[in-house]
Amino acid sequence: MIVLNGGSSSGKTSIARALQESLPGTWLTFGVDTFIEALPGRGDSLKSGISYGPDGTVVVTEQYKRLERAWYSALHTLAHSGANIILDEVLLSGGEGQRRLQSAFDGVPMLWVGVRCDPEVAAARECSRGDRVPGMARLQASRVHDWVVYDIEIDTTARYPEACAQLLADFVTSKRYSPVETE
Ligand SMILES: Nc1ncnc2c1ncn2[C@@H]1O[C@H](COP(=O)(O)OP(=O)(O)OP(=O)(O)O)[C@@H](O)[C@H]1O
Repeated sequence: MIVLNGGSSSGKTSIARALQESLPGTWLTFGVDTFIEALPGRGDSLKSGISYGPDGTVVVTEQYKRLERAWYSALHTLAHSGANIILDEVLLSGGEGQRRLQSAFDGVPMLWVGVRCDPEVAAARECSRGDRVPGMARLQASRVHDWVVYDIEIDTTARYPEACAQLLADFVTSKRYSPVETE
């Protein structure tokens, strides 16, 4: 399993999609967006358990956390059944979130990737995409990395997703790290 962690609009999903093309073998990609998409109102309903403050802060309910644990448990089964997974995450609580994921995916080899982007550049991307709460990109840019330990970090500020993915694919297929059997 490859975990991409970075703030909103840092470029994780774009890298995940490019990485699927660059890596040997077939990889599935899921992430917090996949989970939110499955919630009532695609996350835009009081019943979804996720809400956003005017400054881009994200608040989740206990019910959201319970469902998220169930979601990770399903992904754990998928990974254990032999699927190669790229997980696209925003660890709002930094290192604590990393420990939570490590325990949810106990026994699954994990490669941790920090996806960084200059906060101003991420904010500009956020503004032009228009489907995100303004402020999240700047707010999350550095704090999601607090106390997270990575195998490799990538800066997308001035690098296209395909180039980032190639760097990662080279790292994964090099002798330095092999999270799963590749074809
Ligand atoms: N390396 C890059 N260079 C320029 N633009 C990029 C780059 N990566 C992503 N973008 C653009 O930034 C926007 C957000 O990208 P993407 O969805 O990959 O980010 P994300 O980190 O997955 O965001 P979120 O966590 O909010 O889902 C998109 O419009 C995308 O085209």
